[in-house]
Amino acid sequence: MATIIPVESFDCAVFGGTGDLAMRKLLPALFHRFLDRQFPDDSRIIGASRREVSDDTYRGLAEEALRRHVPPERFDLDEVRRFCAMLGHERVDGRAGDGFDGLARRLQDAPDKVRVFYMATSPDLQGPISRNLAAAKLVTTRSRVVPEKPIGRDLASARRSMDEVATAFSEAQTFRIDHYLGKETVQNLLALRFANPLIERTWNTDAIDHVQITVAETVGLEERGGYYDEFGAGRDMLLGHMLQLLCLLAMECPTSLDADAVRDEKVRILRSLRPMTAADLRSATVRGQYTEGAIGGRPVPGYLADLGGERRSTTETFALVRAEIANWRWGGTPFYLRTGKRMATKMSQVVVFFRAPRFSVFPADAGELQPNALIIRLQPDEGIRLAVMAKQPGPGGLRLSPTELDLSFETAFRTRYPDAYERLLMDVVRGNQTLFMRRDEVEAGWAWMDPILAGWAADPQPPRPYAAGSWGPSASVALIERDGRSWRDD
Ligand SMILES: NC(=O)C1=CN([C@@H]2O[C@H](COP(=O)(O)OP(=O)(O)OC[C@H]3O[C@@H](n4cnc5c(N)ncnc54)[C@H](OP(=O)(O)O)[C@@H]3O)[C@@H](O)[C@H]2O)C=CC1
Ligand SMILES: O=C1O[C@H](COP(=O)(O)O)[C@@H](O)[C@H](O)[C@H]1O
Repeated sequence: MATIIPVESFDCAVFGGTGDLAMRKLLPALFHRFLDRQFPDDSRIIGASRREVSDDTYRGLAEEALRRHVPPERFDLDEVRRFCAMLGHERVDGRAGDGFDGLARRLQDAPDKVRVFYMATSPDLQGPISRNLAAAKLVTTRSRVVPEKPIGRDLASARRSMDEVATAFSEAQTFRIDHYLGKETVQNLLALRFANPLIERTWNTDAIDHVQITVAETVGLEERGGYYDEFGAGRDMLLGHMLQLLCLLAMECPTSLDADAVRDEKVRILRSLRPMTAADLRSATVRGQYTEGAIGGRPVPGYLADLGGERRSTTETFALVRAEIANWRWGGTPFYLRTGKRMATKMSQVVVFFRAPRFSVFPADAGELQPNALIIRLQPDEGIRLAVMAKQPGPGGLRLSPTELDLSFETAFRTRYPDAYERLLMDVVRGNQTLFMRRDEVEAGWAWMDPILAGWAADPQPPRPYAAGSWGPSASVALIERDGRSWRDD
């Protein structure tokens, strides 16, 4: 049974409280934390959006959302109604500034309570909402703001957006969310590396040949075509989630687990990424876009049809980058980052390939010695496997076979894995920024990605097609094979 550390009572205004993210992720996450009694029931959660929705109607919408997104074994109608009694809705236009007085009236009786302003709205509203909150004198010393991704479209616009938020909130009050950091298996990367000397002592280029980081999804655009077509896989996945994974895998051990100690080390990695030249873009990156195909035996349309069929688009739905970290620990060990929509299976995984043995004492007919690999499955089927060579049992000669040491987290821990937003929302309330991105981290990520994205945008060649249900364009296989390596997808 996991230890639940209670947080104090809070007020949380969710801008975009009627939207998809709020209904599908944020309210269910808060409900799970409420069910475990992690926060007192005099906390208040206020949805804020432009539509006219009464408190009762909003509670009804929330109840429906919980019915859909909370597993039946955790859905208890009495508890749901107790949770929903904490909810309300205020009609607010974050851009025009209407309705902030109503929000202020709701919150005025508790000026000393922790106040969370969650921005689950389009990113261009982050500045206006911040300014309007400040003008309505809603920002107290105990207030925190949670800007959702994406932050900007490039380094310059990200800076502008962060500057605007900073007119109302200090850096210490700003919790830039990347939900991958809230995933249990992602946090476990720190435990794996820094609680296990066996692993950490081999965690460098002397022992490690290369690292593969894959985030493959089977979903397509869902209802987010407008957003996705503007951002693409590079900005949507590589920039935030995948660079965060790279940082946790590659960073030095921080001096402590304090937010800034951890984030200092992540920033160092981002700044050590070798900048891509125009020539690298051709040899070290691949963009793709899915065409029609089949997933799980079901035919699915291609990207352009998913977009509505009327638009031409060169947005990438698949991205691969071979990243190199120019530092003492990692020089000579490439990190392959690969992500795509409508891939063969949903799977996020890191595979660390160790170098081949320098010498084999075994005769040629004993079987080929395969290098060790550490396979860290982030989702689904969370767990860690170590590919090793072993003697084939039997009285004959000494024959070797590849086999695996297999640690399934489900069997080892037998506990419910909380959704990433559960952990992150509670961290916001308790004021712990460790799992949130600092401004210089966001900037360093963009600084590395900007030339890649600009090069892709200027490329006259469109993204390479790949059939939905495959592992991406054939060029992604060719890229790694040119390096004498191959993908591990199991
Ligand atoms: N959905 C997801 O899975 C994820 C979303 N995100 C990010 O979260 C944000 C929201 O996404 P999502 O929920 O999908 O978007 P939706 O389009 O589903 O919801 C947008 C919400 O914003 C409200 N809104 C729009 N304009 C205003 C305004 N001027 N003032 C106040 N509220 C407004 C809408 O209500 P109304 O029209 O009534 O005002 C609605 O509640 C985006 O930045 C997205 O990138 C990040 C990760 C995952
Ligand atoms: O932030 C995003 O993440 C999801 C993938 O998240 P996961 O928790 O299901 O792995 C992705 O589908 C979406 O496009 C992106 O905006």
